[in-house]
Amino acid sequence: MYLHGTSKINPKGHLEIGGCDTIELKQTYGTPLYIMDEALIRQRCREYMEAFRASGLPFQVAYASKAFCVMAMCRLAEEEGLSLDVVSEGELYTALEAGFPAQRIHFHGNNKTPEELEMAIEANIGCFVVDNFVELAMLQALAAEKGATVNILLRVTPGVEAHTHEYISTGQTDSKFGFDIGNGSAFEAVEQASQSLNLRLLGLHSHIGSQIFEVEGFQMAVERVAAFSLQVKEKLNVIFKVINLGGGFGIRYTAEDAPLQVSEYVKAITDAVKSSFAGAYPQLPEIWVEPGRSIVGDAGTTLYTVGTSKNIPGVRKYVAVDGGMTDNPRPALYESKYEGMLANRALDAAEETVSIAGKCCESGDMLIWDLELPKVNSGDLLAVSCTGAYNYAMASNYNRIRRPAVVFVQNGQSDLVVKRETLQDITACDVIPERIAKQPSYK
Ligand SMILES: Cc1ncc(COP(=O)(O)O)c(C=O)c1O
Ligand SMILES: N[C@@H](CCCC[NH3+])C(=O)O
Repeated sequence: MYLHGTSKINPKGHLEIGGCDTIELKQTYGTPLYIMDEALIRQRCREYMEAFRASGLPFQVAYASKAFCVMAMCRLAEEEGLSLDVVSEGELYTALEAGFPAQRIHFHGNNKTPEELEMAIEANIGCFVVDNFVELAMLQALAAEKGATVNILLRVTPGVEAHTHEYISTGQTDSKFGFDIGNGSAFEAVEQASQSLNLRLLGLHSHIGSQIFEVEGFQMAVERVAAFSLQVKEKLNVIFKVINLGGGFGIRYTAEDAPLQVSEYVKAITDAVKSSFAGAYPQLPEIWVEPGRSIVGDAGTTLYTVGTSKNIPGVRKYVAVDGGMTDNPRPALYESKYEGMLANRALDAAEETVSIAGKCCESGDMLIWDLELPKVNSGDLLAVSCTGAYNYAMASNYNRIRRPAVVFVQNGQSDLVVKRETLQDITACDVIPERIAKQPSYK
């Protein structure tokens, strides 16, 4: 397993993260446990901030909280000077409860409810990323009703659909997100928005996908957004102050992944903005980005305890851990690959190839196929790296399995940031209707 950030093998042969021995973390918090390397999260935040400062352009780096949204993470993003992207009342509530400055919050989503829009207007957030005509009209009406004027960006689909290893320059009309540039709806949206009295149109937003390794897709998106911006300037005399280029910067999960440095992504984008807008715009627009995965992904490690195993001679050996698709649905959803190691016997030589299964009643509940490990025993500790993004965030209670705790580790100190769910939490929202509760078998 590749050792990210502060992860290392200590002299006892144990995996150590943030100066904390994972054996001790298991004793204190139990497993499964999400361990977040705080220094690495901060380092990633700083890499973004420094790369943008170096570009000389005005900017905002908004952490895409969907990747991992808990109050401690909101605080950390705030401390590092980032803004915050939220996509639901739940994420907005988390941010506000954590004391995140509302003016640095951007609200995304393709189906924000009237209640969500009202909550965000009342909180006086910094910007709404408007996705469609229904929302545009609704936001104008709600803002007018409250006597507010709100900042907006229009989400556009620039006709660049980026995949991990390829991009296709067409087909974006068929996307649930945003106003299409190609079919004229983006232009119409700019016209409408710029005439809406309670909306202050700051600019455009474009997000081309996630876990992207090549810069060409981002550059192409900048070029198309710039060409559209120039068209808008000529025809409507509207000049955008802000161009938001979304997130999507890829990270290393396994040796198959070859991400660029944060500084390389940022340079490619800012250079593209400089060359695409130069001359045509009175001053270069402010550039916003929304990285999620690349801020928290490689800072996360999940620690499991090995339970049962099943050997099928000549076929494979399954080794089951005390978590699985409930704490990491990505292998089941996307066939994502992960690396793992025995955290309690990190120096032992590999002896067998095993496949790591979860504990759910699903054949697809597999975390890692064909992992080389020392001879595995019940009670061993398995660490899976790079689980910081879209793991806790997408965790579920399937099979009524409790969601794990999350700890931040740094400088030899561990701090709980999310408590492990209790059995009482599992039934907390259940209600037994009176007529059923009356039946004699009920306690
Ligand atoms: C609009 C928007 N912004 C930002 C992100 C964050 O993307 P990532 O975690 O790949 O950086 C996403 C998710 O893909 C998104 O949909
Ligand atoms: N949840 C996805 C990424 C979606 C990003 C949000 N638009 C993942 O785990 O990779």
